[in-house]
Amino acid sequence: MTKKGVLLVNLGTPDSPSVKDVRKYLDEFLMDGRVIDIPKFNRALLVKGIITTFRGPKSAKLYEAIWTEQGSPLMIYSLEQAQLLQQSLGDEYHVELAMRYQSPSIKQGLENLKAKQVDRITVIPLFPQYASATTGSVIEKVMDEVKRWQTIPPISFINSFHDNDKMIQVFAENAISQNYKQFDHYLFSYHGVPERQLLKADDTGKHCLQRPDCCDQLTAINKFCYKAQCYDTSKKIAAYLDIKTENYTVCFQSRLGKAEWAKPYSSEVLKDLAAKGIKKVLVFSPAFVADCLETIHEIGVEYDHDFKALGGEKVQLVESLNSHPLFIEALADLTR
Ligand SMILES: C=CC1=C(C)c2cc3[nH]c(cc4nc(cc5[nH]c(cc1n2)c(C)c5CCC(=O)O)C(CCC(=O)O)=C4C)c(C)c3C=C
Ligand SMILES: [Fe+2]
Ligand SMILES: [Fe+2]
Repeated sequence: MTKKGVLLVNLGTPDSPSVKDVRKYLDEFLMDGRVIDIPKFNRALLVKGIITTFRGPKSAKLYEAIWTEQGSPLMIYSLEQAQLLQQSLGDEYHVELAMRYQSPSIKQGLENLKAKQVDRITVIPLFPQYASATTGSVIEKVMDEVKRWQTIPPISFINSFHDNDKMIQVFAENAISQNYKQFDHYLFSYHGVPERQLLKADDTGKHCLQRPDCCDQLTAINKFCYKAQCYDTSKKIAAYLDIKTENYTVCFQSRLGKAEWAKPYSSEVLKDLAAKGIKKVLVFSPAFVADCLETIHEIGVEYDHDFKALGGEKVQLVESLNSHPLFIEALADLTR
């Protein structure tokens, strides 16, 4: 029986939390021209001269704090997702997991699918909202690999799944399990991107960042805009849980460097909420399909610590999609 191939691709994580491995990871990740989109010479100066030197040891400490006996949480959940998807799809399919950076590589994943003689390949970048730095980069890398093949099979790419009903339901159900009604305010905190990248993605040149609320509605003009897709995901989760507009804020975290990134910044929103006397904040992080450094540590540890220092009581993270059976169904639906 011929099989259909599926390549699940997440971002990647260091091989270990050692400074050496974290530097190697940061170097490959941040030298990607879709992640730090400045001329290559300047990017090399910035990444090799400053970021990996100074950020390497700092990031290594953070990774050390979240590392488990089985390894990095992002890797553990990604392997589980691939294994469960394989079970769900059955023998008709062959599922491979790859990481955009470090291992297992996209090249190896594609070679494995080729060795299985699959008659078509579906690539699912594991990022619900499209960004050039993530989904765009995965698509580019896959095309770059297969361009060397003599026979290129039919390949399809999932470009985004920001509005996938099952994905929305898992975030909402996880919040219900965490007794979400006890919280005073809700954040939808997405990984940020530089504003420069939002502007570059606006083909009209007349829409994004022209007004503060430019992308809070998803329309024909901004349908591929990362920020617009983030607002759309948030609205759908809030609607499922009946959270009123005034009780939630969409915001952006994990800024790197001095440039302007997508706003408002999550850390600033938390300061404002503390100043208003808000005590308990529940944080959804729907840019990620699995808990990782940016959810477990940045939200669950750092934001919680900083918010308490400002007089708040707690910041709590809603568990990510991880290996939830409904998310595996969502991946199976996307494949089919
Ligand atoms: C939603 C997906 C992501 C986008 C968009 C994104 C953009 C982006 N990220 C950086 C810099 C860093 N990101 C780091 C970690 C990290 N980023 C994502 C996802 C997106 N990044 C994930 C899933 C992770 C966690 C990986 C893990 O191992 O758990 C890091 C490293 C950690 C740290 O030092 O904070 C950096 C650096 C840039 C510049 C960028 C630009 C568009
Ligand atoms: Fe990132
Ligand atoms: Fe936009």
